[in-house]
Amino acid sequence: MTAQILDGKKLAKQIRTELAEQVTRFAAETKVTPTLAAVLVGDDPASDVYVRNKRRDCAEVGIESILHRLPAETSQSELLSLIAKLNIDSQVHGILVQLPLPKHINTEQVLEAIAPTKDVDAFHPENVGRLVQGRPVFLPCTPHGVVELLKRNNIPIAGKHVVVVGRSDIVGKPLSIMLAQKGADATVTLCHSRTQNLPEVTRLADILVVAIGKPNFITADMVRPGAVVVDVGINRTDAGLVGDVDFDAVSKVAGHITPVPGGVGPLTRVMLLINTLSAARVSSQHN
Ligand SMILES: Nc1nc2c(c(=O)[nH]1)N[C@@H](CN(C=O)c1ccc(C(=O)N[C@@H](CCC(=O)O)C(=O)O)cc1)CN2
Repeated sequence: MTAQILDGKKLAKQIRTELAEQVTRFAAETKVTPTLAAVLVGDDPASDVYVRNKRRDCAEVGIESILHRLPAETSQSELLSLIAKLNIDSQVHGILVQLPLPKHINTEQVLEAIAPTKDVDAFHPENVGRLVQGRPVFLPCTPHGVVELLKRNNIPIAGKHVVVVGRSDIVGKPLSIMLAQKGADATVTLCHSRTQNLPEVTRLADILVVAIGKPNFITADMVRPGAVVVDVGINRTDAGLVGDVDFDAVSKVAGHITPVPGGVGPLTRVMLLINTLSAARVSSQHN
């Protein structure tokens, strides 16, 4: 068996085309250009690439983006005061603080300082709480990207057993919640570093989602033949960019598989655009 590739790059392009039309219509109706403020602290090369790509995506669909690049030595209070300014700036609809932040910065405090109505990453505790209660304003970008990738490829989720490997605040935890909600209706198992007999559990998955940041961790023997395998990992190795799944081996067993690069990553970026447009819509309804 050779798995069918779930092409995130192509799908992201298609969604950006749809979004560009929606942004044009919104701007014509409201005379407002949706605007994203991107905050980049320090000089992490990967973060630099991600923010550049996010800004390029914004430009492609007609969203304005403003970059606030701060030196690595920026203090907690300097960063908090920039966020406070962005919170009350009526020209800014979405605020993105690129992670990871330098070690001396308290990330939780920074994310909590972002106004929930401008929190286009959906990391603020209020937005996490809303997600858990099934009444989200914004959906977190990577989990939303995973769900959209499955839906738009006509992969059924309801009633399926989804095994999520990795319990991060950004991916594993929110994704498990989204998939178990009414409407998605999956049965979800959330695995982590202390899970016993992991291969036995992953082999039960109809859909296996992996987000642990360990290159080629998921091997062919951990996958049920015909399963859908979604690789959220992005690991920079001597052999280049690889996911958490041993792609060559697992694609011989799985029914569907996402590549790295070109799988979930491009959809993460597209979901940020969707949230920024949605933040601008909410703001224009209140003004
Ligand atoms: N504020 C945030 N910080 C971080 C997030 C996030 O969602 N919000 N997630 C990750 C990084 N990330 C988004 O910022 C991200 C990572 C990778 C990609 C992507 O498009 N990957 C490409 C490969 C790109 C490359 O060459 O490195 C792919 O998979 O095809 C998009 C977004 C941590 N920080």
